[in-house]
Amino acid sequence: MEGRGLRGGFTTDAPPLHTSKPLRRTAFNRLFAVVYSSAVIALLYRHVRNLFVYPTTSFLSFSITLSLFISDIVLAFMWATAQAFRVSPIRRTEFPQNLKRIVKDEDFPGIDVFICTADPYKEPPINVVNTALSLMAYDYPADKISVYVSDDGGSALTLFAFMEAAKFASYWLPFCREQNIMERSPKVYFEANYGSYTPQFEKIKSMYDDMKAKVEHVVDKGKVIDDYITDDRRRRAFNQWSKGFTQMDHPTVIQVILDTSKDKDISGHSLPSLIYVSRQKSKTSPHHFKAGALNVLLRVSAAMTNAPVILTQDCDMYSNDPGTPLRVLCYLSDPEVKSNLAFIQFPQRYHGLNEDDIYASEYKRVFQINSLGLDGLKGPNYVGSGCFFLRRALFGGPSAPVPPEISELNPDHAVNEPIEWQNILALSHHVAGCNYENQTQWGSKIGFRYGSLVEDFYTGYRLQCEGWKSVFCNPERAAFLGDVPITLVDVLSQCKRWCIGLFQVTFSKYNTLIYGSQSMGVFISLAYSHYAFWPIWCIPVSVYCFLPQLALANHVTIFPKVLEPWFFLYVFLVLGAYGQDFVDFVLAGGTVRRWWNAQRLWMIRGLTCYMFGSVEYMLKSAGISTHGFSLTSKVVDDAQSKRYGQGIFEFGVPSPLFVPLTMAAIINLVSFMLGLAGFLRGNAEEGLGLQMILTGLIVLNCLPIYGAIALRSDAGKMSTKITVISTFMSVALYYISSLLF
Ligand SMILES: O=c1ccn([C@@H]2O[C@H](COP(=O)(O)OP(=O)(O)O[C@H]3O[C@H](CO)[C@@H](O)[C@H](O)[C@H]3O)[C@@H](O)[C@H]2O)c(=O)[nH]1
Ligand SMILES: [Mn+2]
Repeated sequence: MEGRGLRGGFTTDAPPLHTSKPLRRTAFNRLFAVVYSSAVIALLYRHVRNLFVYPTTSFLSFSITLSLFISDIVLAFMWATAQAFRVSPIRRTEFPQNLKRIVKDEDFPGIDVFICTADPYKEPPINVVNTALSLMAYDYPADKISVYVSDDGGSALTLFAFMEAAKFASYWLPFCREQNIMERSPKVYFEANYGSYTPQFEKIKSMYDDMKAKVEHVVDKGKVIDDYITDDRRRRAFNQWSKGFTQMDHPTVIQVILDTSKDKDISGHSLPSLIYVSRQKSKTSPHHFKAGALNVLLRVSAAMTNAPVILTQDCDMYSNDPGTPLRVLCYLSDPEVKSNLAFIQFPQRYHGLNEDDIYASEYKRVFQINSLGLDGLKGPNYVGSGCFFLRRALFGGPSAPVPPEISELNPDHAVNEPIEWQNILALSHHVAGCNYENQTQWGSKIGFRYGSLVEDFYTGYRLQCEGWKSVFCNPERAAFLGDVPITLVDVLSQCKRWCIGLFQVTFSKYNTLIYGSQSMGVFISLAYSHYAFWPIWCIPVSVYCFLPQLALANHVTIFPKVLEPWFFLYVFLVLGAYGQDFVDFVLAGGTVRRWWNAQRLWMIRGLTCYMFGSVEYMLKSAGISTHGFSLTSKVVDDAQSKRYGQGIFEFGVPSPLFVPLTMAAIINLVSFMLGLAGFLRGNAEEGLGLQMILTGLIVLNCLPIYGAIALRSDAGKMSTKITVISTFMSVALYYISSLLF
């Protein structure tokens, strides 16, 4: 497609830097949306008629119809908001090979890379340094890259790991350049090239192994042992961990580990700057989790380098392609795109997924499919990692700048002194202090926004409300790869945190439907609302997992009879929604089994994290509990990892999250058996047909749960406690339903 902003570069005859074209299926999707919405309206009409026009005989049937009505309204709402992703999806392509003809190397902008870590025991320092090394080794002028590490764990172990990594970097970066390798995370490179026997390979590998051994040794010991404190500089650095220094209460530690103006690698090239920052913490000041950490980095980096471009990165998301910054430049070099561009988002993609991605950790719909849809509106939402920001965008709207309280933090302030200059270090410490933000606009109008556990979603949303746009960059080869949680409880706890965070946005004055539509337009606000209301999926999922089954067990018909006209409406609605989802998934490169697992996880989330997240949010609003950011563990237990590799569900811990899920599994199985027995005896009504089909499908989805309850003996099976509680509660539910029906 030719048109506005589609040709990058400054003159029309310059080669293109990027193009975009609409997805081919858009016309069909729009047409389908019209047809499908008629069907949705017909269904809702049926419910309304049953509720109000034909006054029903009993309170019970009224309640059943009302539950179904509410569930279907929620489903209809989620369906309608999801159409925003389908109105005008686009796919972009970049041509970094044309870049050098348009932009000279010396005009490349500086990039400040932010890496967040928060706990050396949940996020092993050796992995964090691997991430950092992969980014330091970008194919980009090293003197334009500065890597800032935020350590919310306040751990000397992490600082030690980075000191060792800096030494290793001076060998690793030239090695990457000479060998022109793609995997610039040493860990990944050595795993991928296991058994290569060139002398150079052996040498660099043994250096890596030495570093790794030292770092892991220190982590095992829990402190940096004296043998490793080899010089005064190190001694001074580690002396900052004085008595009384704890993770939640300690002064700022800022350590310049590499300074590009001085430090060279073994081949004489500059090394990127590397700065360790552990912001001040105090039990009496809120620290705002990751958003707070990012804002400190935003200020410290402003004091030290103030690069116009910022890359935010989770500690487990390493670079998988050294050419990524050049792709970004394809957009940044296009003045038309750049004028109101806030960020360029790459999808979160993962390594180490098992073959069928049993926990649907890929979130293909969220990270890949929907982002194409958003890209055709105002651009994708920010997903926390793999995102290149223009620093300016974090300081007010495109035409309404909000200047920071001190001019040194201004996005256009030029830093002319070396990083380690006394004044600069003093300023950096000052702006990393835990009281610095008091009475300022940080977190409300400036920087990453506070108030939600999904600071990424919230910040991106607020920026788009201010009038900024974003670009979705989705190259064939993943730009970044991250870790996934490998136990079900971790998967669901992460999702629960997201749900709480999303509701914090929904029930704020920045509600995506009201505030969003006023500031951004209808479609994009619907798209944001689809996410903001994500947890309400727990309503229809729970209703459809319990109500029809209890009714079935009591021989009560709640759906249309098989082959009557309304029956076909149900069939169309279900097949239409699942079918379209399936097509999207497979066209985005997914396999049939992964799709099956994704729809299963949707059901599981509906019964667990969506529900618990909503309840926890309400308890918090009522002042009964508080929310924390429970880190996703990146440490792997060998037995768990083996089971994950084999595609076996991991329950293990007796988490309350598993109770409704296990209950649903039990109730569906029992009701299905009862229903089947009725059919076999020949005394079942044909009105129960749809309920049987639904129950049967849920039983299929629950197969791994039956295995975990009854057939397994490994440590990942369902704990007996959960099985007993769930069985007891299921029996109680049957008993109550038999009284009501
Ligand atoms: O107080 C905190 C808490 C977390 N983090 C860092 O935040 C990142 C994300 O934490 P993680 O436990 O990995 O959460 P996930 O749910 O896996 O992360 C997703 O969801 C988060 C929002 O909930 C986003 O911030 C992330 O970018 C996104 O990948 C990690 O690098 C942490 O070190 C901090 O720096 N400080
Ligand atoms: Mn993570």
